[in-house]
Amino acid sequence: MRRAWRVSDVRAAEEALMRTVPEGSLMRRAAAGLARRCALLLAERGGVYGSRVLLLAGAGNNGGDALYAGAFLARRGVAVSALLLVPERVHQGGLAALRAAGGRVVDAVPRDLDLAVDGIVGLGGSGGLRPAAEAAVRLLRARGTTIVAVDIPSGVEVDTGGLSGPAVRADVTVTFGCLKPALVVGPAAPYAGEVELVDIGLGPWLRADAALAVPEWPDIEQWWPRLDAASEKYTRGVVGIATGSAMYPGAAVLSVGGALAGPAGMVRYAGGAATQVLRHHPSVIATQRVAEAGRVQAWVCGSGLGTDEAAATELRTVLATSLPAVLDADALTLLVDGSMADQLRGRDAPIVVTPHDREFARLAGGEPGDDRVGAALRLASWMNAVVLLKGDRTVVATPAGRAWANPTGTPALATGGTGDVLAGLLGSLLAARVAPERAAVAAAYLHGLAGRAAARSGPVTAPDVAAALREVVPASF
Ligand SMILES: NC(=O)C1=CN([C@@H]2O[C@H](COP(=O)(O)OP(=O)(O)OC[C@H]3O[C@@H](n4cnc5c(N)ncnc54)[C@H](OP(=O)(O)O)[C@@H]3O)[C@@H](O)[C@H]2O)[C@@H](O)CC1
Ligand SMILES: Nc1ncnc2c1ncn2[C@@H]1O[C@H](COP(=O)(O)OP(=O)(O)O)[C@@H](O)[C@H]1O
Ligand SMILES: [K+]
Repeated sequence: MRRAWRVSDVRAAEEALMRTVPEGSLMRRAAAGLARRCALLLAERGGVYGSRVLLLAGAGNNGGDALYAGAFLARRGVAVSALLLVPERVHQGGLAALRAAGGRVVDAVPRDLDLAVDGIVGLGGSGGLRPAAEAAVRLLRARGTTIVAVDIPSGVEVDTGGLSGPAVRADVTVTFGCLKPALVVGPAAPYAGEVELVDIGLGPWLRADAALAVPEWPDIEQWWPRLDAASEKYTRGVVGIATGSAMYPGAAVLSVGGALAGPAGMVRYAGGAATQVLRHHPSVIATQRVAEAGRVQAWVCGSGLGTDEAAATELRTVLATSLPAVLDADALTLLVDGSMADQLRGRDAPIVVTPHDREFARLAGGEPGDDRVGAALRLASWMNAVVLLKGDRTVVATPAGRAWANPTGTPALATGGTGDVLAGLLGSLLAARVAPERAAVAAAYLHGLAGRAAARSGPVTAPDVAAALREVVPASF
């Protein structure tokens, strides 16, 4: 996994590290890494020598990084110019280095650029781009100039990934020491483009508990249950699916499809869409009611269930078990009036809720807003449940205060029914005794990969995602 730290943690680590190294060496390391990446981009686009680069330099060290990197590039034959956004507060050492290397200061964005470097603001920033910076950035975007952001795309809210005003849309972000939340979560995350992490030696000085984690394939592979000679369907775990209805049979077919791609040994379906489920998935054992379903090790309840009294009874029956449960869609709506609050509070077995933004708003009394991690953590703590908040960068938050941002999402998943597939897979992981936090993180990760795989052969539908899951899940042995 990779991890991201908040500004205050980065600054504390930076201070500790700085006491152990000669003055200026961190900025030199940062600027060298930045210059290397810019040179690579220029080389890919026709050559470093003779190319033209503009530095947008703000008032602080972020501008300093850009100016020192500009000096490196100027020494390699790049024509480097710098637009100083706050000339009276520009980083003096950086400016002197740039000038000594042959770079020059300009008072407007030049034409015919090969690259622009966004050193407007970094860790010190908040509140969106200011007007002069915004005008320069808008012009660069309109001309299609490639933009490399220094540390973070200027204008984003670094700690939350929120956007409170205009921000730089970078093609590449070269970040120093560690990831920051805005690079991996929230509406700001896509603004970073491709993220390159330059090691400046901060690692040992960063606090152990990061703001959030980003899963990688080896995590998912490690968590995925394996089969062996002693495996049999019951020991692998049986997942119960209480979704869909005569009115919405598709939800049942899709969530069962998701569950069948998971590691559980068997799927039991309980609901009003048994005929359709069996037609699509003959290996499933189907009944009409949760109470009649037989033994399972985890339940998925909600999507397409409806919100009438019969649906409420099914949800109550699931909550009365001492089994892990995924609550999605209609099950979340049924929780809103508080009539099941006592049952929820009295429950020892884990619950994972999987809201999209509107469901989140109904549960939490307000939209998640720009601080999606903070919002998900608050709901997780309040409900004492793992929260999987869906979206471009799906967030998983635990009642213990840990948070994850999923990196594999794709807008191709923004189509009806894909959430049902996700809930089914998640239920299968729970039934196979994967801990709820890991099950939620793994399900979101693999769901994203499946969306991408499905998108390779044309427009995506939810059954395509269920089918693609079978290709992307880790090998079971
Ligand atoms: N951490 C590390 O290990 C290392 C960090 N390094 C580098 O240092 C950077 C942090 O530098 P920093 O602290 O000097 O702050 P920085 O981001 O340049 O802001 C400067 C000033 O900008 C202003 N400002 C605020 N918001 C704004 C906005 N929206 N639009 C425009 N301006 C805005 C605000 O001043 P104000 O005008 O509000 O008084 C603020 O004080 C870091 O990102 C990395 O690049 C590396 O060199 C080495 C290792
Ligand atoms: N723009 C997007 N980028 C990435 N993933 C998205 C996007 N929009 C939706 N998704 C994903 O698609 C799924 C949609 O689930 P949901 O809203 O429950 O739909 P449904 O109820 O139709 O199944 C979620 O996993 C969500 O994370
Ligand atoms: K920046």
